[in-house]
Amino acid sequence: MASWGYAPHNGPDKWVQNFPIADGPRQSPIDIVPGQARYDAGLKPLTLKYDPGTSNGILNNGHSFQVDFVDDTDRSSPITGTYRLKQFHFHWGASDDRGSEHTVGGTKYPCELHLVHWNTKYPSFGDAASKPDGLAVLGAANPQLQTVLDALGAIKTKGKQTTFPNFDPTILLPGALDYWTYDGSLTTPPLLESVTWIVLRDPISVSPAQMAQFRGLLFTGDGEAPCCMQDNYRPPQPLKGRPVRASFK
Ligand SMILES: COc1ccc([C@H]2OC(=S)NC2=O)c(OC)c1
Ligand SMILES: [Zn+2]
Repeated sequence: MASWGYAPHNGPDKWVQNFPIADGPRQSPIDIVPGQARYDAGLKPLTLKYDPGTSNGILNNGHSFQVDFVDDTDRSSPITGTYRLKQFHFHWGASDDRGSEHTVGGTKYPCELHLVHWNTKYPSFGDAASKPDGLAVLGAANPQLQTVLDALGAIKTKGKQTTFPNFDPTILLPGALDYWTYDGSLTTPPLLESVTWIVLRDPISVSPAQMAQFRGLLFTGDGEAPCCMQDNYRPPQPLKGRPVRASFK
């Protein structure tokens, strides 16, 4: 396929043709079954330290929109090792009954936030993305959104970007940072199996009006036949015997 996407001809079921790792041993997302997660007292509580001064721009990348951060200084460390925030983005559905990538006990949420970090034991994000412990993505269902959504009008089509300064992504997160964690992958091509997943237990509510604002974006660029940006999520993948640990009882 020319380029991957989320349509019937180039969507998640077709990715394995160009990216055989799609059928690999540690693919994401997964369905998290709370009763099968094992409490691990050794798991550290999340300590998130983000510097709003490092937020930079907001971009429609043709698959989602992302807020990029200047990642040349060391200002955030969510889990073991030192991980730097690189960007955050979202996945969502065409209707409120779907859109999250991870599911909890089979429950789908309307959207999922991904806060993408890379392990600074490697020289760059690109290098870390190919290492088994290179990335850490923090997933949360239904975060606080309005300031982000207000910026979407300026990046409606693929390739558009604008400045997005002074943003602290912790306002997107629930009060309690209890989480599940497991070894997984990127959820879009190249599907690299380099992600330590941190999935927060507590969702935060998002309004239908806010979900409609997500769906106002386009996958397509200026001058192309418009295609609404929605259903940009990969469904759960086989666990293949992986343990899922819980930071809480
Ligand atoms: C080149 O950088 C990438 C590429 C793909 C992803 C996908 O993997 C997950 S997770 N969400 C995605 O959209 C990414 O996110 C960290 C970063
Ligand atoms: Zn993502």
